[in-house]
Parts: sequence; structure tokens; C-alpha cells
Amino acid sequence: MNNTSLETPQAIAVLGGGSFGTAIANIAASNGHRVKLWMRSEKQADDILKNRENSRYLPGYHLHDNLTPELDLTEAVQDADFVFVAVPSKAFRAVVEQAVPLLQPHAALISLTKGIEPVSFKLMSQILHEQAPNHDIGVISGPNLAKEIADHHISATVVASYSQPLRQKVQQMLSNQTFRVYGNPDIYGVELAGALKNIYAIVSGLAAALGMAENTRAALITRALAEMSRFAVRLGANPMTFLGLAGVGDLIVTCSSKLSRNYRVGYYIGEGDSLKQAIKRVGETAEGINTLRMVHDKAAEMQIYMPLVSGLYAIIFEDKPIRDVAGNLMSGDLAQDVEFMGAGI
Ligand SMILES: NC(=O)C1=CN([C@@H]2O[C@H](COP(=O)(O)OP(=O)(O)OC[C@H]3O[C@@H](n4cnc5c(N)ncnc54)[C@H](O)[C@@H]3O)[C@@H](O)[C@H]2O)C=CC1
Ligand SMILES: O=C(CO)COP(=O)(O)O
Repeated sequence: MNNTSLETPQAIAVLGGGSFGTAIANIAASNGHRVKLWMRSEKQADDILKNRENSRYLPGYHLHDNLTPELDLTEAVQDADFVFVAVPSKAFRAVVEQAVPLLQPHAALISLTKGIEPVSFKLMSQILHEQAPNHDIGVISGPNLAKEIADHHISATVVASYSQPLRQKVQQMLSNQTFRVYGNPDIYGVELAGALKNIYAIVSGLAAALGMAENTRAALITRALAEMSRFAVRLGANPMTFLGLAGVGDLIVTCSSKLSRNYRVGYYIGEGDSLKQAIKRVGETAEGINTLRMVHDKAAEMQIYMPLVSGLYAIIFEDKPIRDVAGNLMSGDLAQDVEFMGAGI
């Protein structure tokens, strides 16, 4: 990574011109950096050049002049000091494989993606470590609905990396009056939190469509936190990470807002749509369905108790009636509230 001060404009590439890639690219551009936003669609790139707007993924938001759309991957990354990857998890490896041979030796790679690779159960940072072992690597995750960021609502996020200089540079590069970036060295925990919360957003959307009360929402979010930290600790993450923005913060927002695509998938299923209809109706990336499959299988393999994951899986993939699943959740063995306090209290 280069050591120039961030008062000097940095060359930044953002790979993926969807809603989150565009929102983060626009923050960096507005902070004075030179940003190339790599995208596949010529139509979208033209739209940005002519109208300074990504009307497909982030309609109604003006994009800063420092942001340039780019269709050619080599042009996008060859001079970049920092490369942010914002494509869905299923496309992540293929995009990174193409980009890495084109990078400057000092370039850092930062994932914005909240998912798990199908089949391999790898997180995006693990793919980055495999593909680019000589580059500094980080991830960004937190309660960050792209439209609210673009709307300049006060928001906060977390950059996680083993490299303290990289954390600090990303904090400086992206922070502004309405966006505040915190650091965390627990890259695996931050990333796992961002992926897992999508499952509970679907549960919460589904419950909301069925008339969930506020007590119910609070119970659901809190038990989701217990369940996801139990899983993450067994996989080697630090449970304390789940008390931060990437854990509690992101659970609160995605389990409460119709701006979350995962919440909407659940909501539409609760209204009676099939999974296929719900995904089509959302029309954008909803990582939680793949994550649900992956986590369900991993929890079974490692014998980790995850009643919300099992319940949602049974509703979506085994056609179990929602009422039966809710009944089972309420009649499980009576348990301790905060399990990391130990059994002796
Ligand atoms: N939208 C949001 O509020 C947030 C999204 N994220 C995460 O960011 C990641 C990306 O999501 P969004 O930008 O929201 O998705 P999106 O659905 O808005 O856009 C996805 C973008 O990726 C592009 N893409 C898909 N496959 C590709 C490929 N093979 N090669 C090149 N480009 C490809 C699409 O053309 C599109 O531009 C997801 O993992 C999501 O969980 C994280 C935080 C907030
Ligand atoms: O991760 C997000 C907000 O933090 C966005 O959630 P969705 O992918 O469900 O829209």
C-alpha cells in the first residue's frame, strides 16, 4: 500500500455499479478522490456520464464529477491505490480473478459484499487472501442502506482489516459529515456478521407481513443476535464484534426497514408469494437466500443450534406451515438469556 497522505487525492476503483458500489464510490468522489466505477452495462455508464445519475440502481441521486463510469476493467484498476469490490457474492471470485493480475503491487483490496461463496463456504476476504496474497485486504460492513447513505442521512460503518494502516486510510478516505467509519481488526467477525444478518432480515420481513408486534420484533432481533454470535464463535470470530455496528447495528436496520431487499423478500413471502416471485419482485441482490442454505448446512454439519435458521429453511425450502414453525420456536427447551455468561449463574 502506498504511504501518501490522504490529503492527496487517491486513485480508487469500485468494481460493481449496483446501489452500494455507487453509493460508496460517490462518497469517495465527494471527498476529493478520483474514482472509477467499473460496471458491465453501457447504458448505465452512459446514464452516469450524461445525467450524473445511476437511474437503474440509485435513482434520484446526483453523482459527483470525480466519479467516472468505466466499462474496461484494465482501465478501472491499473492505476488504483484502493480497489473496492461491490459485486454480489456469487460473482465475486470471477471478478477478483480478472482484476488481480492488473493491479499495482501496492494496491489494497476491500470487499463491500455481504455474502458467503456458494459451495465453498468462503467469505469474501478469504477469496481475496487466496487470489491476492501479497496485497493488503479489508472489508466494510455495517448498517448501511445504500439509499440512506446517498440521501446523506447520518450513517456509520466498520472497516475491518489485520492491517492497521489500511483501516486508518479507509476511515479517513470515506468519513465525512454524514458518514463515519469505525475500525475493527476482527475481519472474519465483521464479515460474518454482515452475511448472517441477511437471514434474520428475511425472518423479520416475513413476521412483519404477518402482523408482528414490537415486542416480537425486539425478541426476534435479540435472539437472532444470540444465534448468529453462537455460530460465529464456533467458526472462530470474536463475539464482541457482534455488539458493534456490523452486528447489532446491521441487524437493527435490516430487520426493521423495507429498504432492505432481504427484509422485502421475507415480507413478500409472508404476503403469500413463492420464493421465486418474491426474488423477482425485489429485482436486486438479496444475499440472504444463498446464505440461509449455506448456514443451514454448516450448522447441521457442526451441530450448532440455530432454531431461527432451521425454521426459515423449513418454511422456504420444505414448505412447512409458518404457524407450525412459530409454534416449535415457542416450545423449544427453556434456555438461558445470554449464553456467553456461562451456565453457573
Ligand atoms: N445495497 C445496499 O444497501 C448494500 C449492499 N451491500 C452488499 O453489496 C453487495 C452488492 O450489492 P448491491 O450493490 O446492493 O447490489 P445491486 O443488486 O444493487 O447491484 C449488483 C451489481 O453487481 C453487478 N454484477 C453482478 N454480477 C456481476 C458480474 N459477474 N460482473 C460484474 N458486475 C456484476 C450488477 O450488474 C449490478 O451492477 C451485496 O453483497 C450486498 O449485500 C452492502 C451494504 C449495503
Ligand atoms: O446490508 C444492507 C444494509 O446494511 C442492505 O441490506 P439488503 O441487502 O437486505 O438490502
